[in-house]
Amino acid sequence: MQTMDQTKFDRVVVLDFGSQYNQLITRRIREFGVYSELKPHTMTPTQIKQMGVKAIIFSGGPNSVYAKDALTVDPAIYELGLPILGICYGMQLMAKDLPGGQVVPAEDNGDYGQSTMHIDDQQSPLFKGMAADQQVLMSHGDYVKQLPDGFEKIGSSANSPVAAMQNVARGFYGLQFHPEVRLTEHGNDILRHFVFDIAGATANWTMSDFIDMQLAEIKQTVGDKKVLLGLSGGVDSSVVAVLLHQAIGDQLTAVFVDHGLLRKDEAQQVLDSLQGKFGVNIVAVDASDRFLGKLAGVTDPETKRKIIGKEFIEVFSDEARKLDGVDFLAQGTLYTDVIESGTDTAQTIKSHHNVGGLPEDLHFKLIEPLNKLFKDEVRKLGEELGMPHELVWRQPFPGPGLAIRVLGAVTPAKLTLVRESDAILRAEFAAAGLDETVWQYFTALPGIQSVGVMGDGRTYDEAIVIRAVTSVDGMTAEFAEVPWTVLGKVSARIVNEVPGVNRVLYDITGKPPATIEYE
Ligand SMILES: Nc1ncnc2c1ncn2[C@@H]1O[C@H](COP(=O)(O)OP(=O)(O)OP(=O)(O)O)[C@@H](O)[C@H]1O
Ligand SMILES: O=c1[nH]c(=O)c2[nH+]cn([C@@H]3O[C@H](COP(=O)(O)O)[C@@H](O)[C@H]3O)c2[nH]1
Ligand SMILES: NC(=O)CC[C@H](N)C(=O)O
Ligand SMILES: [Mg+2]
Repeated sequence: MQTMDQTKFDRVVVLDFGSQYNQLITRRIREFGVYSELKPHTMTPTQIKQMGVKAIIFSGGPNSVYAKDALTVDPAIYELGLPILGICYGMQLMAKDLPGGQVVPAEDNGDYGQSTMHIDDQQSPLFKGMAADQQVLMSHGDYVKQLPDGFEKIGSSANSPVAAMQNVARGFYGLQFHPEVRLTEHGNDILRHFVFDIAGATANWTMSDFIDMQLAEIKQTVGDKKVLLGLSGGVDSSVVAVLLHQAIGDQLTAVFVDHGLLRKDEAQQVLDSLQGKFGVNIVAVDASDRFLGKLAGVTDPETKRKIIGKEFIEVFSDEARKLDGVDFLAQGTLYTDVIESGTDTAQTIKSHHNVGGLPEDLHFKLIEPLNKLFKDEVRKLGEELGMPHELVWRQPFPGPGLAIRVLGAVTPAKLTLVRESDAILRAEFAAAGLDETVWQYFTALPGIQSVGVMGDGRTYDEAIVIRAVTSVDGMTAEFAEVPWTVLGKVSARIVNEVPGVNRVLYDITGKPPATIEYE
């Protein structure tokens, strides 16, 4: 049976074969105004039919289609009469599944990186209106050697004889490259052609539909139980607070934890700005001693993150006991937190405290309405919910706080150096208007001591590093080109006003290869 939401707007389902980029596919399609969701490759044809989708996309994936445990689809999916776009592994899977097709490993090294695709058929519905050559991102070791029956080759590149293929009559298309990444020059146009021209979808989905879906789902999941929300004052958890309050009213209690790792005056500012707003009941907990005690002497970054994740849960559990009947813990987890913490197929980059840092025996059921979204989508959602501009555009601040900006062991004295220098940086960036354009900026203590000369005397003190980046969603970032005059002023103030610091550095690495934070 279809619910109202399922028929109210068009949708495209992306079946997940484990690519790092698979959520990007859904996100690009949502940007077109068409709802898109990532689903397991094990979805049955009946389930797909019930979802009322306009088209199916098979994502890329790390396996070879001929590997023993290769991920597959129910072949009846090909008989649904729906258009299918296979991307990379997805195209190879189609070639293997459909009669006549053949996939083989590349004789040499495969094809990784940007390359030029030549369009063989400029009349193809996927490529219409495009120049004959374009840059695409390839990332594969296997290739399609034989086209399946009824298919024709529509694109090729030096290392990929079949860079694209189609069977127009059946609405089946395959791309060996990744249209969802920016490194593919016209990737967005190709996806648009598939979604609108080939699948005939209409752009009839907006963030307000997402809100309706989430409200309905939250009500159904929670019933008459209570929910405790970890509220940090950041945009993600504040958006969740507003959503939950709309869905379940007083069954929600928000807990703000001061773990002793917050920025200067942050605890007070968060409470001033959120207490009494949005109708949400907020409990503030001072847990500084607990967190700092557990972190004492710990130097390994991942161990620090796990300790913090576990301690958060202990604090939430203590608060839940006082309330009685709390079954659910809500968090403002984003897709970035999930993928970086590692999944069944993606490697762990760092354990975000709210995902990879959670203890194994979690006694709560989780509610994470934003865990498929990226930061910029959450900001759109916040605006749609009518939340204040300053809150929606507040720069991100990681849950583990200053603990991951003091490299190695955390001590109150080191926290003071970061806290004071960060307050100076933020004041000067705001004065220069940079807080509106730089995505995230902060100081960190790398733990480098060096020689200086101050007032004719020798010093042997700490260095402070300034990190300032531009980004859209935190998945990738570039160092910000901040005017030297601003950096000079920040440096002079830090060295003069923060005792124990005699040197200030500016970080000029992007992500990748670095990450935004230091641990
Ligand atoms: N000090 C805190 N007290 C309670 N919960 C917290 C705290 N810090 C983080 N959390 C929880 O962890 C989640 C993830 O933190 P994260 O910093 O990614 O999100 P945020 O603080 O809501 O938004 P932002 O990324 O803009 O800072 C939060 O959404 C919140 O649920
Ligand atoms: O809530 C969070 N819990 C964490 O454990 C965490 N680690 C990093 N971040 C934030 O995520 C974004 C990407 O950070 P990285 O490039 O350092 O991975 C940046 O905006 C970081 O500030 C975190 N947020
Ligand atoms: N990125 C992909 O989907 C790669 C598909 C397959 N693992 C190959 O190497 O060819
Ligand atoms: Mg935060």
